[in-house]
Amino acid sequence: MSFFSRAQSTAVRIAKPADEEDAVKQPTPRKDSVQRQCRNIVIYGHCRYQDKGCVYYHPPAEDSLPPQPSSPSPRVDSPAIATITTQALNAPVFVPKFAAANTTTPAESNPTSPVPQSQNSGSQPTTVEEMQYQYETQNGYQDQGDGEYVEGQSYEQEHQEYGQHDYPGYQGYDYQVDQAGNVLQGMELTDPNYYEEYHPHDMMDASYYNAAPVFLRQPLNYLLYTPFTPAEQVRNPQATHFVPSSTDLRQALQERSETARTVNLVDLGLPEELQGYHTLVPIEPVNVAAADRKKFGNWYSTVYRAVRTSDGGAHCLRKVENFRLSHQAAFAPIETWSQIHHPSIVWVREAFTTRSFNDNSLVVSYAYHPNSKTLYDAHMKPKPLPIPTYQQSVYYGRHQPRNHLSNQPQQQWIEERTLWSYIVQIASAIKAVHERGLAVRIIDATKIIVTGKNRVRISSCGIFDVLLFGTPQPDLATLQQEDLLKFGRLIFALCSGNLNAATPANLQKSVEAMKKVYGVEVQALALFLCSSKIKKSIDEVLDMIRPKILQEQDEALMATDRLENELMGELENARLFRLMCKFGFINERPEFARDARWSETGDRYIIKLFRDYVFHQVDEHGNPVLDLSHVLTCLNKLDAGTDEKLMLVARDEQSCLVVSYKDIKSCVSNAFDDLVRATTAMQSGKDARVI
Ligand SMILES: Nc1ncnc2c1ncn2[C@@H]1O[C@H](COP(=O)(O)OP(=O)(O)OP(=O)(O)O)[C@@H](O)[C@H]1O
Repeated sequence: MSFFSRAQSTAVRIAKPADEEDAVKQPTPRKDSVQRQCRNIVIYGHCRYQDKGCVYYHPPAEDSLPPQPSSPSPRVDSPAIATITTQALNAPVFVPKFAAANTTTPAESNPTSPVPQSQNSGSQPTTVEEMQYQYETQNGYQDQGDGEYVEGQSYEQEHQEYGQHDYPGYQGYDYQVDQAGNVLQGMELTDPNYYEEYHPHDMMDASYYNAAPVFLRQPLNYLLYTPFTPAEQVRNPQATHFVPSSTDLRQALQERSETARTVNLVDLGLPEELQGYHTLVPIEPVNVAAADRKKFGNWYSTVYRAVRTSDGGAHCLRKVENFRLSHQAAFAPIETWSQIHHPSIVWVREAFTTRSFNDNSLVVSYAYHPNSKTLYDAHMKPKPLPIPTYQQSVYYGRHQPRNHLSNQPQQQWIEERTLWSYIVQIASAIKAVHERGLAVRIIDATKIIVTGKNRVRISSCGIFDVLLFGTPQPDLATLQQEDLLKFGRLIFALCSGNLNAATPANLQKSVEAMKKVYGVEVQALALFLCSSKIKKSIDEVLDMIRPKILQEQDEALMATDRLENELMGELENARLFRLMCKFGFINERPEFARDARWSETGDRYIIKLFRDYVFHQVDEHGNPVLDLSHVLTCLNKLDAGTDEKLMLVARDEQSCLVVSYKDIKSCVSNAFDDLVRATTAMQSGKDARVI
């Protein structure tokens, strides 16, 4: 079998599988003990009892070196081994039930198929069991009927005899272990090309290329590996304007995922079910003193995250307290808003009224963007100074007044590049809304959220259309002019860090401050938008910022390339899952449950033992060990096919094998290829015989 032939194994004897057909292998009569070589000679090189009654054969001095066992398979330097084909070393013949009945493929018709077991009854063993059996029978072992092989004279008896010798270096020496190890080493193939010859392709490729001209896409293609995009083809592997570096991107996505799964630790008295939503979690602080609460127009509002029952997705619910719906038609604009899908507008989903909060509330549901911040929080909110270290405290305590350490409002300047990005995105959102015959109505630093690197979205759209329904309102053109005015005020606020920067009292000061930091285009745009005398349109605004729009488009396309590349890197995330699938396909197939050759021998037996090693470890008290890192480590090593060795122990703990991950990978490959060949043969209507 290929596995044993390649292993640099120190394996001990392999227990004969219980259900092996004993009838096939008739043990040779036990040799007479007088003719058998004394084990003292084998082990120690001499026998102290040679002339004192030891009944075993003692060869002359020149022959007394421990002989190589009469291996069923010649050593690597033997000419015979060079002629052993990979097929001959492969696992025993397996014929699937569905194919065995009506198909017989001659071995020569399929060069990859090993010779059937029945044809291997000659001197050349082809399976682990045959090799082991042949070796053991040649060395005088006989089957006791329970799967264990013992010598005519019990090992314990002989051990007692040898135990009289005091050789500390050989304490615990196991003759059988050593002999079996010799056999395995004798079967070792040292030809470096052997492995490649045997597996010219990757284990999945092998079945692909070996298969007859059948080009089925399933399931094989899903198991092929996807190559990485060469780095030189990726224009910008580092952070781009819209996409952070890979590490930061992963971190941000991880944090978003975590945030989206947070739950309330204390009972906040929120309704358990709310018109098809459940698991409400407030996104902003609740139980704030009434004096500290900011109003949303004339109303108080609270933002929650909730799970929608119909799709299981997280949504953002804005509840407006104490709102009494005057007419059902007030919800009509929400219908229009829900049809606007724009990258810079938080998607409006639906609106409803409820009494679940023990009042009359309006609730508008939006798409949820975890870990988003308002523009105000991100860029304008005064940030407290970092807490000084002890040394800093001492230094400042001596050299500067103590109030230096207090939280002073820190003016934050948005980078001009980022500012233009925000301007372009918001202008684009306004354009989309105005084109739909609506007005945004709320363009404010506290209602525009930053959802990613340099990405903003206008939130709370549609809500004023419902709240102000039925009240006297300006016409649409006026509302759209107000949008542009609010847009101008927002630019001033962002440039000066002051929400009231565009009020008549502050305007001159704000313009001066803006001049110092930002280019004239920003100033010209802001002043244009804030001038109430000129009738403006969003198209004029877009004309003014056309060069910046092109720059944004380039950045957006670059972001697409970057994200595609990131996605490419994630394609192989399913590596271990595919490996697990293969184990699932191979291990304990019910249709082969009675076929000992499938599950208890050859490659499949190794895979089964490896499965036990990975998943069924127990501690010294026999308790299951559920160590995910052990599982991941093992599977990764197996996937890579490392040369590292591990010891597999049979379930009866009577035998063990030392094998490398590379060997096990080859076993998995062989077993899986067998299944694939059977599958493709069956699907193509061809001969379905495998192996
Ligand atoms: N669609 C959304 N997805 C995720 N979080 C959101 C969404 N909309 C708003 N938020 C977040 O909810 C929180 C509260 O939003 P809100 O609009 O009330 O801002 P605010 O800072 O509380 O404003 P105000 O001070 O006017 O109340 C903010 O942190 C905001 O980032």
